[in-house]
Amino acid sequence: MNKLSDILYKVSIRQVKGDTGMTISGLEIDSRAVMPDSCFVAIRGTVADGHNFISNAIEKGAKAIICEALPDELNEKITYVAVEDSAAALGTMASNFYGNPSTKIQLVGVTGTNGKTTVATMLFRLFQSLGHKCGLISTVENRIGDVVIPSTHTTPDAIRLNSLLADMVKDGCTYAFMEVSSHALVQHRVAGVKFAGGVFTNISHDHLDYHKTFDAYIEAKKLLFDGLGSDAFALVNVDDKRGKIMVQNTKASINTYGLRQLADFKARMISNTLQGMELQIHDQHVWFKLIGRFNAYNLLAVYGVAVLLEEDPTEVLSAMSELAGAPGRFELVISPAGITGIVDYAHTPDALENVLETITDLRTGNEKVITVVGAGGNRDTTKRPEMAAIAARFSDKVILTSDNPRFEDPVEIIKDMEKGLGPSQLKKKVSLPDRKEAIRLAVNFAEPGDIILIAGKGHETYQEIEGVKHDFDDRAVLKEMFDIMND
Ligand SMILES: CC(=O)N[C@H]1[C@@H](OP(=O)(O)OP(=O)(O)OC[C@H]2O[C@@H](n3ccc(=O)[nH]c3=O)[C@H](O)[C@@H]2O)O[C@H](CO)[C@@H](O)[C@@H]1O[C@H](C)C(=O)N[C@@H](C)C(=O)N[C@H](CCC(=O)O)C(=O)O
Ligand SMILES: Nc1ncnc2c1ncn2[C@@H]1O[C@H](COP(=O)(O)OP(=O)(O)OP(=O)(O)O)[C@@H](O)[C@H]1O
Ligand SMILES: N[C@H](CCC[C@H](N)C(=O)O)C(=O)O
Ligand SMILES: [Mg+2]
Repeated sequence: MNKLSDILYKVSIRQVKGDTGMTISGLEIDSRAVMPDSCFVAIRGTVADGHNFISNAIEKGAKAIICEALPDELNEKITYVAVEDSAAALGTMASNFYGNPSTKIQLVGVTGTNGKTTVATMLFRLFQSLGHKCGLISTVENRIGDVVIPSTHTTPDAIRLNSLLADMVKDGCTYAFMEVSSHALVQHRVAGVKFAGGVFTNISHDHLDYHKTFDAYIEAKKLLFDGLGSDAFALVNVDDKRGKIMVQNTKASINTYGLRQLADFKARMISNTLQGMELQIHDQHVWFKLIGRFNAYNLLAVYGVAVLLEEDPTEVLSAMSELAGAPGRFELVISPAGITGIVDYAHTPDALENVLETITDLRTGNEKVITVVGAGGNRDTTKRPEMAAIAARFSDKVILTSDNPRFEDPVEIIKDMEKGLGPSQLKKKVSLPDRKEAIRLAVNFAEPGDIILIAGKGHETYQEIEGVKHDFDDRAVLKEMFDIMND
């Protein structure tokens, strides 16, 4: 139980009707999940308007309502508080409700189009291995020390986020690493959260269905840095041309990393193989288990954060050389016959290009590259032809298939992808909407030594078709096909 007036601390209030001295049992943004004596926060969403569900919330037992405009008819037993922006107010309220947990833990947020999960997961594993109890909030999973809590979003809503952070604090975590998506920044999911540091990995074409323009998408990512305090650090990839823009208005101390430009944390790639890579970081040569140039950036970001959090650089590099990548990110599945399978979460043109460039760099002879790729339904459609074109440019054979079709027709999604292919590229393309059959075909095409890339779903263990999540795991399907081939 918490006093409403305490929870409203630092919220900019326009109007109050009723008593704010009452205690409330919890906060809720979904009228369908309202518990007795709770406070319902009405948010204008992308599909619905929470203000239309205020009476439902009251029927389910809400005692207080936070909204942007008071309803025409007021219930005398209920306290109504009108605020400027309910979503922003929710962030502050959720932080207050859970005892401002982000002020009691060193929290680092990672934003960028690609690399968030990889960097956050590696930071979590690194700091655990250095002896700190840590929390992780990511696309793949949330963690409090060794306890795994399933994840539904890359960045959870403000209530879930603060509740998770409070559990981390209660369980003795001293550090937490989280992904901060552009959706979360725009929707104020991290409003009121105190970050010890923020990391920018890179920005490229994605989510334009939501943000509409690339400039708006850049502005969304920048919000993380605009919100950092003067005691925080910002760490940005200077090789990305938007790195500097991210920190234009930040109060935080600015730090940079990169492979090309002058940077505070700079590395040189010495070798890059299917077994791992060697980097020279300042004057130290270190071997890492991760593969590919883009992972050199991820490793540098992790190293930079650790040093900025005052860990010993030598100890950090030695622990980092033991670290594996995040699940479903360039995950290898090798067949008994010697075919290299790579399962990767590349679901944007930039990520796909990076992964395929890496594979091209790793080719040693005449081995073929066979790529199986689709694009998600009810998501940015402009990336579809681009992804097909990239797949065709770098591969000897391309199998266009379904990702998560959601509520779209898989055949239509594949048609959108095919639009990116020229006549010569069409010759190496096969379209097969059934993802399992597509993987089977790739394995049938492959000969020992060849490389099969299965892109787009990485760690996902389901395929979402018309609102139903069916069991599906690219890694398991690929293993199954390799085994069948070997029988
Ligand atoms: C497009 C989007 O981001 N939507 C998120 C948003 O929901 P919304 O604005 O669409 O909500 P809405 O359906 O319009 O409803 C508005 C309000 O009315 C309430 N409502 C609605 C119906 C009802 O009967 N009663 C009721 O109270 C809803 O609970 C909500 O508070 O706010 C919700 C609560 O925080 C999120 O769960 C929801 O995520 C949806 C499920 C989603 O798919 N989001 C994806 C796109 C997303 O957020 N992805 C990023 C990662 C992107 C990346 O790859 O980088 C992420 O952080 O996961
Ligand atoms: N630093 C990077 N630069 C470019 N591509 C990367 C980078 N790191 C990873 N990738 C590619 O992008 C894919 C997604 O990586 P990761 O899951 O770490 O990113 P993310 O930002 O968490 O993505 P999401 O927004 O979907 O959660 C990887 O599978 C890999 O192909
Ligand atoms: N966070 C991303 C993940 C996309 C993963 C891909 N497999 C797809 O389903 O499109 C999104 O929701 O857009
Ligand atoms: Mg992620």
